[in-house]
Amino acid sequence: MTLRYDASGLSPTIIGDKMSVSGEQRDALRARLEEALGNVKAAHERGELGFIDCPDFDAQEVQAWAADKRAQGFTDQVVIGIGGSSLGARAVYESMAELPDGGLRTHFAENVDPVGVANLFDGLDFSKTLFVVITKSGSTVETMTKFWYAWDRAVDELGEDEASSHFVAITGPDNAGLRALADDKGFDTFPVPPNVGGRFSVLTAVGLVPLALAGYDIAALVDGAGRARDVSMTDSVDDNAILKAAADMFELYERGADQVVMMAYSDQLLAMADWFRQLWAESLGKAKNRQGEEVNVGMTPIKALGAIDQHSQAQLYMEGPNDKHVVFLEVESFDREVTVPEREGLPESLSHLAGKSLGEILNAELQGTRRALQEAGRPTTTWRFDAVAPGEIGAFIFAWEFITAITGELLDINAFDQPGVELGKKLAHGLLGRQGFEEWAEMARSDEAEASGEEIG
Ligand SMILES: O=P(O)(O)OC[C@H]1O[C@](O)(CO)[C@@H](O)[C@@H]1O
Repeated sequence: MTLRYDASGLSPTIIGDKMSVSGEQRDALRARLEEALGNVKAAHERGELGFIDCPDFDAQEVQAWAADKRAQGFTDQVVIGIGGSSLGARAVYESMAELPDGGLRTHFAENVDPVGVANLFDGLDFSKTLFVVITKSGSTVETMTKFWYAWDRAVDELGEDEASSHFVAITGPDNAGLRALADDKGFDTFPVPPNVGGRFSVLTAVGLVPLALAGYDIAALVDGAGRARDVSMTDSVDDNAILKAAADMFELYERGADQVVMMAYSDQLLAMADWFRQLWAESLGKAKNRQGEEVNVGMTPIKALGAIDQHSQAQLYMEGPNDKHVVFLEVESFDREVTVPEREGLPESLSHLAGKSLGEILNAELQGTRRALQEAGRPTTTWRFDAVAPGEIGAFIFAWEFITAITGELLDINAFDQPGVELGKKLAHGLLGRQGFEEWAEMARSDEAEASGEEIG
């Protein structure tokens, strides 16, 4: 099957297959796409959708601050956050082939699993560890409990004065939780812009501060995001590969592909699928449309790793219900290579593998799987990276944020709230608090009804 290439100059290149959305279908969608783009631009002009401004972030200032911090003898950082306050930084961090010289080894303390937390903290040298605490709301249970534990241990190990120089807080500008504590204790702080939702915030201090501490080239990251923004804001649908990608996501959903499998053929890109899962699920899984009508829309995002999941999931993708759109992440040129030795003695049936690089083998596996899916009538899209480099990662991040916003418009829902998560959070607080559970649940439900989804979490 022939592939359709988008010639927008965007890198990574977005490649749809012929079976996904045809030219005629896109023509039919064209007016809706133009309207969606117009709505997104208008919201941005009103001061909403702050993620669109993220490529303008002043990377130099944060890089200078991080270089100064690194020069103070820290070797490790523990990033304490969850959801949008962790997944983006972790995805970018894990995309690095190796830690740059002088970069801080980074540990992501996301869960409140006692064994994971105890093991992590027992292995730390507190005198050389920086704790970067990230929460937009300043009150997330998982983050604030681990922060308080870290603070307590650091005070015991280092004394309160020294401990305060080991903490950095990245939080909403005026919340009463972490912000108030950080001001009181004298931590370095960075703001999370109020008009950038948590899951859209990796290109703010939320992601860029820990990444700069790890020695990542955040200037190249935001530059790449800027290139994707240029394409995203292009009015002509034909020249806008990102609008076309959104059209594919939406059209395929309408045709029954309500599951999106992001299948990375690169260990370095696997955590990008974790980041994508939150972005896609929290933004687009909604009960009501903008008119308040019950619609229950959403596409379930699934993460997969090639070639491993060929030996685990591919059977289902090939022959199970035709409800999946597989989005492949492909890498042309890997940061390191390993070659199958040409030493004599490999069985004849495997001799064609001698001398091949593992990158070549991985990509052949991707091509085989994609072709097989296409021949079975299953839609696919490929995001092809020349290399896993900061500029391409930045473009990938911005492009998916924008696709999410446009898809939200096409679905006629608010892609920027998360009312469904809020009730569970409140109930958990209630269970741990002084109120009886039922009494708290009653209060939480009525709060939730009042808040009814205008929140940018
Ligand atoms: O940054 P915060 O406020 O700690 O929130 C963490 C995450 O919790 C949520 O509000 C709900 O999962 C996400 O939207 C957010 O990214």
